[in-house]
This record gives sequence, structure tokens and C-alpha cells, in this order.
Amino acid sequence: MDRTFQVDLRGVVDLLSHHLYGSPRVYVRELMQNAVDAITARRAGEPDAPALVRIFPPELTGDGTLRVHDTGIGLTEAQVHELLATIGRSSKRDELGFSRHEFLGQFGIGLLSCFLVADEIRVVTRHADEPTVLWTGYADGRYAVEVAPAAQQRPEIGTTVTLVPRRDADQWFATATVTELARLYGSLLPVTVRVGDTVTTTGGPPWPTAPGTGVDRPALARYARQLLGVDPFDVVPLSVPEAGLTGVAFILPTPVNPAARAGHRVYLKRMLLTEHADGLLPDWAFFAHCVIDAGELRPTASREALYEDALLTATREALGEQVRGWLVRLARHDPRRLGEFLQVHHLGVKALAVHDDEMLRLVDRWWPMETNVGTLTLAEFRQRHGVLRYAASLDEFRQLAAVAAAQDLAVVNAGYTYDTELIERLPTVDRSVLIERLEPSDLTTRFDAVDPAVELALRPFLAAAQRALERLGCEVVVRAYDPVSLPALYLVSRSAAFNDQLAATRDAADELWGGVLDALAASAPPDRPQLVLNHRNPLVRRVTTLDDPELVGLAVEALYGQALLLGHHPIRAADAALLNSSFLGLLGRAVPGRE
Ligand SMILES: Nc1ncnc2c1ncn2[C@@H]1O[C@H](COP(=O)(O)OP(=O)(O)OP(=O)(O)O)[C@@H](O)[C@H]1O
Repeated sequence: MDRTFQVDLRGVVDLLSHHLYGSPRVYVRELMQNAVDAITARRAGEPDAPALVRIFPPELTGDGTLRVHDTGIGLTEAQVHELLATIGRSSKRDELGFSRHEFLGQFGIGLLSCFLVADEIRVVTRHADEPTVLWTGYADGRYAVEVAPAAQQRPEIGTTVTLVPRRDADQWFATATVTELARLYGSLLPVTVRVGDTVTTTGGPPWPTAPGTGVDRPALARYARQLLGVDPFDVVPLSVPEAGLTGVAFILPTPVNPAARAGHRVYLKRMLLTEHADGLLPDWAFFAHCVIDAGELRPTASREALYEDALLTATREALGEQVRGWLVRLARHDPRRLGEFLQVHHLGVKALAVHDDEMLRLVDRWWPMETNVGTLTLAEFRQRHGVLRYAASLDEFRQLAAVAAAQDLAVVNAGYTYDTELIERLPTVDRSVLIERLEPSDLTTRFDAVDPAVELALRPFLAAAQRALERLGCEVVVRAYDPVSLPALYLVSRSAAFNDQLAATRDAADELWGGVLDALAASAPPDRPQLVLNHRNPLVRRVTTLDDPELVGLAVEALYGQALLLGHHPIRAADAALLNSSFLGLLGRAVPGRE
């Protein structure tokens, strides 16, 4: 024998309140939704029927209950038995069980949400010329149906739902709360909703909802200010007909963290679904905040998020294209504005460009980079200088920018966050891009050697200078280069920097590791940092002609110290001691007199 499932309503209500709905406040939404659906159903056959929902919280009814009146289609006695008494039964599905897209409801559980805040629900309903039917449901699962006696017949078609609040749920029934919730969920509904005398609907979305309608930018800017508290950088109208979607993307005027998405405001058939929808736009569009209304996207059963299906995926792509289109138009028609946009969002755009080719192209073409030949985009730099030569750290750039420029060597400062990664990724999206990391020691190959006769004459000086710096592991060379004002450059190739680090680690390591590191050091090329003295600099020339070996030593040490400081190189203990002794030595020489 077939049997029918028994349902324990208390268990179901507990399930709804603790696991489905985020808050009991959704009861206001579900009541408005049923009222609007009933009006929609009535107006399908009776287009001029009144369309009004009136809500009276306990402070206005005066009898402790909340009442919602609608001018909708109402229910017959048979429908009351079938629809109100069966969990999961809905009049809003077609014969095949699919939700009918003119209605907001679809699951047949919405009314149950009222039990989150009420012990008892009463429905008084009249369909067409049928008698008025009274239905009363209790949170423990009992219900009663009766045809109203003659004295209680409803004069008008429609339904009144009455909630008897649970004792601990009073806060959800305060007039101010109900008004606020009616506004929050239902302000865009196509049917007028009133809480007492206060109209909570605004007559529809402030963005264009029909093709060809103009965008009222000032109105949208006002709307954004209300919503986000700021004037948007720009407003992008959105439309995806397949999803019955219209809306607007506000381009945010201040930087946002792409990883911490605030979410979008989504309405389904003009009823608020959520203020925090995730995944409506592709990740790269983090700088846009959307407000949309969609007729065809599906909610999850809690009606607090979008259901992830093929239509949502296609919608996300279409919306992404529209935001991308805005960026492209901006680049084409208003590069100055695009520049302003990037000034605000460059960190986020760059963070995404590390993975997203489209964003990388945007940065390449539009983001102004610091170079030693002025501010240029990477694309402009390549056009003018061919190879994209870059310094990978701020210190390296500062150290070498002026000297490189004097050698006609253009260099990009890729020392800021993400810049090196982005430059190194460029050849993967465009094979024609050539990149080259500037190796400090490459510069010496560009410096002129001094005249052989001068070189010969410099030998004794060089020997003395080398003696002064030998213990610091530095090699002294003399070259002629610009700028003339620069007396000396301290250049460390990357392998020399590696050797330095190795030596420091070797000193701190124990026997076993020491041996391993020694072997590594032996395999590394004997590459030493160089102090490159500039023979074009008048002071250096004078130093090279000094006869006094002690003064030569002091001068070379001072030039070494100054070059270290200028290039922002790390100062080791030995360097600090040397800086100190050379300074005091020179001072001693400079200040005449006896003790
Ligand atoms: N105010 C109303 N006027 C007319 N019929 C109503 C009213 N409220 C509820 N009903 C009927 O009761 C049924 C069940 O309502 P309920 O809110 O539980 O589910 P639903 O609206 O169909 O779907 P959902 O769970 O998605 O809200 C509805 O399908 C509708 O036929």
C-alpha cells in the first residue's frame, strides 16, 4: 500500500530559519512577493485591475497583528486546500513543473518563512465571485479552512494575510523596521506598496530598462551617491537581453582591493535578491559595482544568491564584455580619462595583469612608467628604443638611471610593485617584444677606456688605490664617462652580489655547509664589484696625480664610500669603519694647525 510522507512543520521551520534564510527579516519579502504575484496573475486577465499592496504593522492595526492586503487574484477554497496546506506546492509553475517566468515565487515554501516570526498565519482570500475563504495555519503544523460566513465576506477580490507575532520576534514588526524592509527589498517593484501611509516603492529602476532609452546620468549619479556614498568615476549602462537583464555598472572612484570584492546589488524581477552578489562580473572587473535587475536569472532557494548555471556564466561574460567595451572606448576617445582611471585603479589592474592578458595589454599601452628618458608607456618605450631594458629594483634604477641616460641607454624603472613581473610576462602575450634586464656591470662596457698613455701613467695610482680597497674585495678601474659631475660609480653585477651573499653565509655556516658553500663559490666566476672612477671628473683627475700615497688611500676610500651611499648599496661593518676613517683622515688633513 502506498503511503504519504508526514511532515513535521516545526522541523521544517527550524531548517528554514537556521539553514536556508540568513535572517527572519525575509518574511517581509516573501509576503510582498506573494502579493505582487497575485496581482500579476489577476492583471493577466484583467489588465485594469487595481495594483496595490498595503502593509499595516501592529502599531497601526492596534490588535498586535501585522496585516498585508493585496488586490491580487485571490484563491478559491479548492486552491487554498491545495496550495496553502502543501509544502512545496506552488501555483507558479507550468504543467511540466517549470517556474513560470512572470512570477517571482517558484518553490512553494515562501509563506512558511512567516513562521520564523509568527505563531499563526491567517489568510482571508476571495477569488472572482467565489465565496471568501478563511485559512489559519499554526507553527506546529495544524491548519483550518472554512468558508467565511455571510457577515465576513470580503467586499473586494484579493487577499489579506495576517501574522500573529511570536513573542520573541517583536523587533521584526516595528513600523520603522517593516518600512525599511519593504523599501530594501521592494523599492523597485512595479506595483505600489505602502506601509501605513508611506509609499515604499519608487516607480522603477533609475537606469534605462528599454532599448533606445537615454541614460539619465545625473539621476544615476544621485542613485550611486545614495548607494555607495560617493560619486562614481563613470556610469556604464548594462543590458543582456537573454537574461532579461538591465542595469548599470558604477566605476568606483577610489582604489579597491581586487581580492576583497564587496559584491553587486541584484534584483530579480524588481525584487532585491542580494546586495552582495559574487561572480556577476569577471574577476578583472573588480573596479565596477553593478546594480542589475534580471528576469531570467535564477535565485537559490534562500533567494539570497544567484543560482550558478549556464545562463549566469553567459551573463557574466556578456557583462564583462560591456565593461571591457567601456574601457576600450575610454582608451580610444578619452585617453586622459583612462589615465585618471588607471591612476586610481593601477594597483588592482596590475595585480590582475600578472595573470590576465587583456589587463596586461592595457597596462602596456596606457600605464605611464618612469624611465630615465621621461615618462613613457611600455609600448611607447619599445617603439622608440626597441628593446625593453629595465632595472628590476628601485635602487638599481636610482643608481644607474642618470649614468645610463648619459650613455644613451634608455631604462625603465620596474622597481614598483608588479612592474618587473609584468615586463617579464609581456613576451608571452606578444612574441615580438624583446626585453632585457639591465645588468649594472654592462654599463662598464659602454664607458670609454682612457688613452693608453694616460693609462700607463695611472699605473702607480691604480696600484695604490687597489691596495686601499683590496680588503673590501673591490676592484678599482678608471674609465671616462658622462656625466662629468659623477666622480665614481660602484657597480655590482648580479653574480658579484651572489658571491657577496655566499661569502657572508660561508662565514656563518658550520663545517659541513661551509665545505658545500666553498665548492659552490669555486664554481662561481671570479666576479668582483668594481669602483669605476670617472677620468672626466676634475676631482678624480687631481686625485690620480697626487704624490702622497696616504692621501691617495684616503681619497679613494672616500670616493668608494660616496659611491656606495649614492647607489643605495648596503653598508657592511667594514664599509662603515672605512667611511669613518677616511672622513676623519681627510678632515685631519684639511684642518691645519697644531694640537
Ligand atoms: N497573497 C496571495 N494571494 C494569492 N495566492 C497566494 C498568496 N500568497 C500565497 N498564495 C498561494 O500560495 C502558494 C504558496 O505560496 P508560497 O509563498 O509558499 O510559495 P510560492 O510563492 O509559490 O514560491 P516561493 O517559495 O518561491 O515563494 C502560492 O503559489 C500561491 O498560489
